[in-house]
Amino acid sequence: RPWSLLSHQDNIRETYDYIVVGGGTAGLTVADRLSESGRYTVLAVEYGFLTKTDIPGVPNFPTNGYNITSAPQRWLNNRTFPILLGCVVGGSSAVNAQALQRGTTIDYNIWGELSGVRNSHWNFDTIQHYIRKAIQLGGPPHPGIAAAYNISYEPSNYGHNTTKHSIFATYSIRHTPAVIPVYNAIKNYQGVDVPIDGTVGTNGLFWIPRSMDPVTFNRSYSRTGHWDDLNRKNYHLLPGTKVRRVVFKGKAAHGVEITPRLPSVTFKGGQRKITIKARKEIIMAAGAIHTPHILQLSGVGPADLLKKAKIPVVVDLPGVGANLQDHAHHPNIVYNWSSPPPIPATDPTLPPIPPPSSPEFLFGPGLVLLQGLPSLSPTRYKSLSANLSAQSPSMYLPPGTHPTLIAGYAQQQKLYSQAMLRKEFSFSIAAITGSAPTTGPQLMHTFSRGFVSLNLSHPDPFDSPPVVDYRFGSNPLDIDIVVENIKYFRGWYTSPFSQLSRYVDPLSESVPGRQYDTDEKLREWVRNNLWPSVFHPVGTAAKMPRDWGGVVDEELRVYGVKRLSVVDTSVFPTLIGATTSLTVYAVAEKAADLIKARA
Ligand SMILES: Cc1cc2nc3c(=O)[nH]c(=O)nc-3n(C[C@H](O)[C@H](O)[C@H](O)COP(=O)(O)OP(=O)(O)OC[C@H]3O[C@@H](n4cnc5c(N)ncnc54)[C@H](O)[C@@H]3O)c2cc1C
Repeated sequence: RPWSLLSHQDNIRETYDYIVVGGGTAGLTVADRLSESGRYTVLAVEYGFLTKTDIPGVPNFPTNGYNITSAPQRWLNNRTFPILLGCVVGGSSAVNAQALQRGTTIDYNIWGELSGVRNSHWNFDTIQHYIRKAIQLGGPPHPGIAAAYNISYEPSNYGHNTTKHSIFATYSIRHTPAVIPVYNAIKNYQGVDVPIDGTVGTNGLFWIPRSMDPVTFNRSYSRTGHWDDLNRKNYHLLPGTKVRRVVFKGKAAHGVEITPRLPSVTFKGGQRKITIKARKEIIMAAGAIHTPHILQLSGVGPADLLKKAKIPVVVDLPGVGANLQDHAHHPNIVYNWSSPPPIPATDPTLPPIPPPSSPEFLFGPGLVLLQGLPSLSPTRYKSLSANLSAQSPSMYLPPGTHPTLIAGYAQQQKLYSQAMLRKEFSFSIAAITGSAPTTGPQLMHTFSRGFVSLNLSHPDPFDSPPVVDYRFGSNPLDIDIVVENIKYFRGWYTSPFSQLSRYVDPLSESVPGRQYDTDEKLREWVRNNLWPSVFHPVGTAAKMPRDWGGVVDEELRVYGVKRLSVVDTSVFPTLIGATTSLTVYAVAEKAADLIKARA
């Protein structure tokens, strides 16, 4: 093993310059950047083990994932849901579906507006800058496939560093001619734009790359990009180890208390728990579910909650664990072809379709459609926006919510009610395959706000996973918009204005089913079928002003304490209309620069 990979019996240093809590997507990125100059010593502590998950796909649950179940979801007929998160070196980047997408201009500019300062350095342009640092265009589309499938892309929105230590965006070489007629039909449907790709700040119909190695087509993730083969003297990784809490001296984060994951394992000298100190900073990168949980266990969180758990309060920060958001998903809408669209002959000069057992077979061509409300619901989007503007914020947050959180939510409602009027604020993403008339659009922005909290009903909150409550549907506008999405996609398949309807049997809808023929019936179907998460949790240690319920400032430092920062998806104040991994790599790159600048 590389000698910088520690076991519990090794000589772990007593003190490092930086300790990174969580060796996942953001954690390994930051640890790499802080250690690369050789000036600083860095320890990354990861609860998961070092298991290779390089073969693509969404592998290895539950082995490499957490076993957490959500609280019963009151507005979804009390159903509970599994919470999938990577629990392995590489974190969720080691188990995810590898879709690489970024948000639109408005997504990141909203983060700037939610900073409460003029000229925030959190905006679309800065995130684009850091995406170029974080993500290299490893494999552009094959020219023949690009021509046959109308795949265009903007190379200047990626980095072009070809060293092994990078995250690579690679286009699939698995092509399916059946998608071509579907693509051609959809691009002519009402409201559908066709931008060059999804990197330019707008949405529409385009092809996406995956985080894949351009040569082997294996998974490209934070472990391969930011850990493998670095073997730096000043960068230690300790897997299989839980950070129980951050330890404070006064208001300054001083160290972390850690314990081996396996009950039979001890540190040198037979101890089960030790504290490692940080000279400069402790950096939270345990993800949007565990970062707020560890902060709460450390005395950083809502004082009333901490007192109930008998945890001494270091700082009363009501926003820790609040503001939870995730993309939502429901079963595919399903029709049958009346007669499938004619499939064009395959150009014999294109690369052959890879064998099903190969990594490059796994992902199809990656065609997606992302759309805003004016396209999805041309007749209702203005009234939906007016409904949001008219809402009283406290009605949609848990009873007794702290006034700062209500103020922050009011700001989000104000910005969202304006953003909803814009086409490039995506409310749905649909993946398009062409093999059958079916699609499962995901909801990309939500108005409901959930929370992550200590489990007060467990005798020892340190030994229990957190309570995770998405509270999806607590703001009924979310369910209204899912219903609008379903109606839009029904039209996609069956409306006389849609070229797809020539091939689809309109009477064949089996999901949701033709009996769901009113908005009220569709709302009930959604309450019975929707999943409130596609494993993209964000927002639980939000970068917002403290008097808007924020947890970290513009430089990602936790309010009210010293030498403690957060760099993972917890800091996103609001969801982006895209999958989350590419953006968290960029946020981590920016965080590393901020941390180095104050070193
Ligand atoms: C099944 C699945 C599919 C997904 N598909 C996609 C996709 O196709 N495209 C996309 O862009 N995004 C996808 N995502 C989301 C994306 O991967 C995540 O948003 C992103 O990786 C989160 O990064 P993070 O650094 O915030 O957290 P993570 O990468 O989850 O890292 C957190 C790390 O902290 C560790 N940790 C937690 N608690 C402790 C503790 N107490 N002590 C020590 N270590 C701890 C965890 O084990 C983990 O390794 C998917 C996620 C999942 C789970």
